[in-house]
Parts: sequence; C-alpha cells; structure tokens
Amino acid sequence: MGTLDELLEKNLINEADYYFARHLFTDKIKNSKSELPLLAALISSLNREGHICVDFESLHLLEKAPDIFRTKDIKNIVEKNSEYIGAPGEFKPFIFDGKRIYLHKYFEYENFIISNLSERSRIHYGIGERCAEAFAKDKNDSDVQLNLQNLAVFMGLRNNLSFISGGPGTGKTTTVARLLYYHLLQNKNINIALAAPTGKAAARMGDSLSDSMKRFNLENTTFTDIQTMTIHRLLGYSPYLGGFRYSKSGRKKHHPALLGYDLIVVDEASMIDLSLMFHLLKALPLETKLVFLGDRRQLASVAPGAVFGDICDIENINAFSEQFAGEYRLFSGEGIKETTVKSPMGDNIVELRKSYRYKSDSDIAKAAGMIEKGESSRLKDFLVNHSGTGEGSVRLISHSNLSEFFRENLLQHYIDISKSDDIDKAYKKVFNYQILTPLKRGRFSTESINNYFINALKTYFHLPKLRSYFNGMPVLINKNDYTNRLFNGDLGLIFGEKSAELKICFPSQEDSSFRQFRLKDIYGYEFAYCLTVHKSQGSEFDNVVLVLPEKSDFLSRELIYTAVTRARHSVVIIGNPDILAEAVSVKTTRMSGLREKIHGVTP
Ligand SMILES: Nc1ncnc2c1ncn2[C@@H]1O[C@H](COP(=O)(O)OP(=O)(O)OP(=O)(O)O)[C@@H](O)[C@H]1O
Repeated sequence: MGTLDELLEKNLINEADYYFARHLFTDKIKNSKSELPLLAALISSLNREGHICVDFESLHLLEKAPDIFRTKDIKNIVEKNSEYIGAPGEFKPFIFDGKRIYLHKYFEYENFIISNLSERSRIHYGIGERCAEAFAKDKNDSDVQLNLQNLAVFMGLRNNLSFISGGPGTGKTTTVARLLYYHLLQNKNINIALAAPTGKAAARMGDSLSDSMKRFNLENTTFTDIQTMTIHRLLGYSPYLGGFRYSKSGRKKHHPALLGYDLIVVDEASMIDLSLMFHLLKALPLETKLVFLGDRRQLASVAPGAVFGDICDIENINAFSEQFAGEYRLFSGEGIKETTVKSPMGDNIVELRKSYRYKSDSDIAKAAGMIEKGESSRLKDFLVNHSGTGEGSVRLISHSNLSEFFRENLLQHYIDISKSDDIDKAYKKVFNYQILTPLKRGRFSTESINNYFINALKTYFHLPKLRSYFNGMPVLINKNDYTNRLFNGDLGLIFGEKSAELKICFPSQEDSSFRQFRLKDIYGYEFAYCLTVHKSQGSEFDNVVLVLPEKSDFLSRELIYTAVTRARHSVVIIGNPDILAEAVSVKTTRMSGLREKIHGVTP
C-alpha cells in the first residue's frame, strides 16, 4: 500500500484522515517520497479507532499500514523528518518515544497520566483504630483462603490510589460501601464524591451504594451527604468554556482552584478515555484519595485510550509485595500467599473474582467465563448443544428465527407497555428486556430494529404512518443536556396517561417520582427498543437479547462480554455461532505506551 489516494480508495483511511494529512502537509503532498502525509493519515485513522499512537512493533498486524513504514527503518524516517517528529519534551506535531509515534497532545496526556499515577501510587496512609475495629467486626468470613473483598477494602484504606476490577456482581459496590463507611467512621466530615463517565452509571452507583450503606449505622452522617455525578460535572465541564473548569490545562482564569475532595470513587472506569483521565488527574491534588472501579474485560471507551484496561490487565494480578502482604496480615489476620508482584503498581490493583450475582453453574456465568478466556470453540459447542431457558440462561438462535422471536416474545411486551397507564410499572417493564446490537446502521442495526418495532406497533394500534410518537416508546439520551440535567446514557420513556399530552419521563434521582418534559424541550435522544452495546455500558437489564451482524467485522471479545454481562437473568443471542466464535477468539488491544511504561512489560 503506497499513497494517500490508494489508502482512501481501499477504505483503509477515511476522508477525515485524508484531508487532515493533506491540510497538515500541503507542501509535501506532491513529493511521493515524503512519509509525513502518510504518517498523519495513519495516526489520524488509528486515533479514530481508539489507539493512542502508532506502535511500529505491532504495525505488521495492520492492513492499512503503508508499505513504507514496514520496510524502512523507522529511526531513519524520524531523523529525516526531525522538523516535524520530535523527542519527548520537544514541541513538534509528532513525538517519537523510541518505539511509537504520537500526536503531540496524546503523548503529553499519556506521559502526564503515567507520572501522576505513579506518584499517587507511592502515597500510603496508616489506618486509624476505629477503622481497624470496625473492619475486624464486619469483615467477610473467609470461605476462601484469601478474601479479595476484604483485601480491596484494606487497599482502599491504605493506598492513595486503588484500582478495583471485577466482573458483574463480584461485590465492587459492596466493597466501596464498606470503604466509605470506614472512612466516615474515621472522619465524619470527610469530603467524598462519587463519579462515573455517564449520568446513567453515576445514578446507578448512587442507588446501589445507598442500598448497600443502609446496613451501616452512620451516626450523624448520612449517605445522602455524598454527591454523585458525572466526571464531566465533577470537573465543571462547560460547553461555553469549551472545556473543564477544574482541569489546569484550560485558560488560567477558568480554573480557579483544584477540586477540594478528600476521596473520589470513580465507577465504570473502563469507559474513561485518555483525555478524560488526563483532565481528571490534572484537576485533583495528589492528596485526594482515588478509587477506580470497573471491569477490565469490558469494552474500552469510544475515544482513544483504554486506561483502566491497560492498568489492570497485568499477568500477575492479585500478587502483592512482601511489604503489602505483611501489613495486610497484621491488619486482617489473613495471609497473602503470592508475593511475587511484577509491576511497581501491583499493590494498587486488585481483581474481585467471585460473582454473587450469578450462580457459578449458571449459563451466563459459564458463557462469560468462556468469552473472557477466548475459548471460542468451547463457547460455540456449549451454545449450539444447549438450549436453556429461565434464570441465568443463555440461548443461541439463528437469524432466520429473528422475526418469529421478536413477534412472539417482544411485540406483545411492547404492546402491553404502550397500553399501560402506570408510568412506574411501564418504565420497570420496558427495560426488563433490552435488545442490543453492535451496529447503528444497516441490517440488524439499532436503526432497523427500532424501525421494526415502531412500525409494528403503529400497525397494531392503527396509527398513521407519519405519526412520530406514541405512548410507551423507550428513549436514550445521547447528548448531555445541562439545562435539563439529562445526561448521555439516561434511559427514559415517552408517556402520557390516558389522553394527556405525551411527555418524556425519566426516573428522578431524589425519590421515586418521574421528571417529565415536553417533547419539544428535549433534544439529543434516540429510540431505545434496541441500543448499541457501547451505549448499554454502565446499565443492567433483567433480560438481554443480543443481535449479531452477519459478519464479524464489528465484533470483538470485549463487545460480546459486555453485552452478555449486562443481563441479570437471561441472554438470548441471535446470530451465527461461527461469527460469534470468530469474534470471541480475538482480544482487542489498543496501541499505547501506557501499559509498558507503567508496568514495565510489553503487551
Ligand atoms: N461477600 C458477599 N457475601 C454475600 N453477598 C454479597 C457479597 N458481596 C456482594 N454480595 C451481593 O452480591 C450482589 C452484587 O454485589 P455488588 O452490587 O456489590 O457487586 P458489583 O460488582 O458492584 O456488581 P455490578 O457492578 O455488576 O452491579 C449484591 O446483591 C450483594 O449484596
């Protein structure tokens, strides 16, 4: 593959990459020997796909990599173009770190995140007596040799920085509830914030933590004193400023002070991209205690970077240093067997392994385990030869049965919701089932499936074809709306009791009521009979129906894992078992220097 035009013609880059390269290097474009336009287009295209940089050691895996970067010594290319490609610390459009080339901005972000996290990871605290006493009374009985929830609590008390990873129902929220309780016991005036990348995830964390905290007697402090918000709100995002008020990287007058919290818990951390992590760390003084929660096996953010995954995806997870093990033994009386930590940040990362949501012999637990390990043929055999229904089941049906499945299982469900005159019941019921797909357009996409149900319901209720709205339509907010306090990911329902005007209704975070808006006052939403798997992140549903595309191009192991683990009770997968197996066999990696530079290991 040679020229910019060839790359565009073969759809290996898109027009945005093409014109970015042309714009940046107008004068070089005629010189067919210049590598710079090709480099610009390649980096732009990789950034769009979520990579932070171009890593020349894994370039052979990329079809779109122009031949010139495969055959020539990259160091020669860097030297020849030193006017544009600089070393770390230089102010040039591209930065070469010895192995990878970055756009200047992304190198700066990555570099800052690495040094900031390393600095935070070295800060430890002594644990107060009141905490220790409460922990001793409250700690989970060890049914296993090492109770990882207890250890995660200890980590969050001792360390200034903790990453707690765990699959669905492994007790991340339960652990954080204990952590907050012990912190509040020690100091009831501690300033705590709970944050998540989307409004939905933040609200869910607030609700689950509020439930989990009920079992603690918090004396004069109540859980409602703790603020729950999106990371954007925490950082004072303002569309008028075009950035974050509290991140020091903006214009000086707009960031008056660093955020004054003592402890911040960030949920659904796998959704945080490189830029958001940079702004978050930049806004927080080093003394602020940070606890990140997430599932390292889930899909990474849409924007470049997979920071939580890069940090938590280490070979020797749950192996700790001698010092950490000794302190934990003294504190809890429990022994840590493995003390062969390989990464300097190993004592800051823990993975919870036991799921309390699914029985270990349930189909969802088994399927999620196979997906996570990439056991594609086992998964295929399991699903093809198995047809479970009921609690914890996973079932595979073919595309040819899709219409029948929709008609027999889901159409009546949506008809009942449209007939309902009780918003509370209708809302609970509508999101009882959630259809998911990776695609936005084309066959088996959100667009086609949403249209299918909208048209089928219009036909059933004899509504005019041109009518856009009717009772019981689920919607998803897809843009933050600060005026109405509605956030990307919020799920609502179009509803109007009896003959009342249709409103868009969202459950209130404060009580059990619904916030109602006129249709014309809300913008930035889409219908949500079917959601993309990406948009479903941070939400959970009782029953999930995952519709696969006909090709595996848009699928990945992380996408299938995310979709399957959204379900509490059952999963139906509609698609071809071979396509499913193909998707699960490949683990997605994003090009970045973060993992190697933090842990000292190559991916
Ligand atoms: N050690 C434990 N013993 C018994 N039940 C537990 C324990 N830990 C958690 N649970 C229960 O398991 C369920 C899931 O726990 P929790 O919500 O804390 O997990 P989670 O990892 O935050 O889940 P998710 O993020 O997938 O919603 C809850 O009902 C909780 O009460």
